[in-house]
Amino acid sequence: MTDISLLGWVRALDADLPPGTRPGRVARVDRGRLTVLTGDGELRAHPAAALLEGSGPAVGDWVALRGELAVAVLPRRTAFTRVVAGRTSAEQVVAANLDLVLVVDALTTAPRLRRVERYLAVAWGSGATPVVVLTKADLCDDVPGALLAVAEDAVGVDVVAVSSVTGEGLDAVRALLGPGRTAAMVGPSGVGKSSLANALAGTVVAATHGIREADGRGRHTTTARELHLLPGGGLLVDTPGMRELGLVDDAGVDTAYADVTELAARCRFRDCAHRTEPGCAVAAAIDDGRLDPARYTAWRKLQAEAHRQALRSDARARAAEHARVRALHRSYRSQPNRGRTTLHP
Ligand SMILES: Nc1nc2c(ncn2[C@@H]2O[C@H](COP(=O)(O)OP(=O)(O)OP(=O)(O)O)[C@@H](O)[C@H]2O)c(=O)[nH]1
Ligand SMILES: [Zn+2]
Repeated sequence: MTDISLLGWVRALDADLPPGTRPGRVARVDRGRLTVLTGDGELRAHPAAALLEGSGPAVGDWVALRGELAVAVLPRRTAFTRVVAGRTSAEQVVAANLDLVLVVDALTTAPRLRRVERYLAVAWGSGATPVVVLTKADLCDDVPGALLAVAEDAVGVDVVAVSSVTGEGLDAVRALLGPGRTAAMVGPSGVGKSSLANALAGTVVAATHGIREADGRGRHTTTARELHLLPGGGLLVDTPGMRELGLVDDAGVDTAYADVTELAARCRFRDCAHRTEPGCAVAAAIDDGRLDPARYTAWRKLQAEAHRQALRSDARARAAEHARVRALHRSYRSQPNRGRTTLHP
């Protein structure tokens, strides 16, 4: 028996469960089948047909189980989404109900602040709280300096340095996670996400580059699950889809750049372009060194990207709506006696 609260607790869980069902948390989705963690172990389940109309259950979702059938997906607290390519494609939920997003970068170079900011914007957009994890601390001569540089840029975000080799900092990450809390990692390839997952799990749950190179046999096939229960509490979602995420909308940009947004709100003109306008609070902050111009430029770029993305999803939503109506017409035409009266009441 697992205490169900160790699988991550959704406060409204009981209220949301249909009668006669029990809760389970989706650890893995493959070819439509679910691996679900429940109070009495792991089981394989099928999603009910009705659940597949949307994007279907995602890793981290709570589902209501009736036997081996998942009959409902419980309301999500947070969701990491990405846009799926295709004609009428919508957003796909990559991981649900995350509490934390570990924004991972390596200390092998000076902190790449612009990149961290971008990931922070994506993370804030999901509804989860980001934490910056700087890996490979054992390879860095000035860990305090790097921590300070990131902390000064990412105000209000916890920043920790870790080494999967020496174990330094792992306890700090565990403490942030805590029992029943769910985290996922985002960050570019090679920064040490798999190594961190393995170090936190205390066993090989993800293939690292090192291992792959050493035996050359694709140990990545040993990755059994995507939602890992960590010893000492905490859950770690490690899905390939989590790792490289684009910006879906601007929900997180304003939070990641709260300082810049705040300045912009103080410009004399509402539609200030922050170029040559009199009374521009942004320009003033850049002039007297309170705002790094590179940070400002990065904000502009991300805003523009989020805007383009929003236009694209509008277009996608329209296309999906048109396809839905066309399908409706087709199905009415195939029922000659009913279609006409329903379409033209
Ligand atoms: N010295 C040192 N090397 C590390 C550390 N963490 C990871 N590495 C090495 O960095 C390389 C990449 O690590 P991975 O864990 O595979 O990186 P990843 O972020 O999972 O990469 P992808 O799977 O491509 O996303 C491997 O050779 C690791 O052995 C660390 O803390 N210290
Ligand atoms: Zn301005």
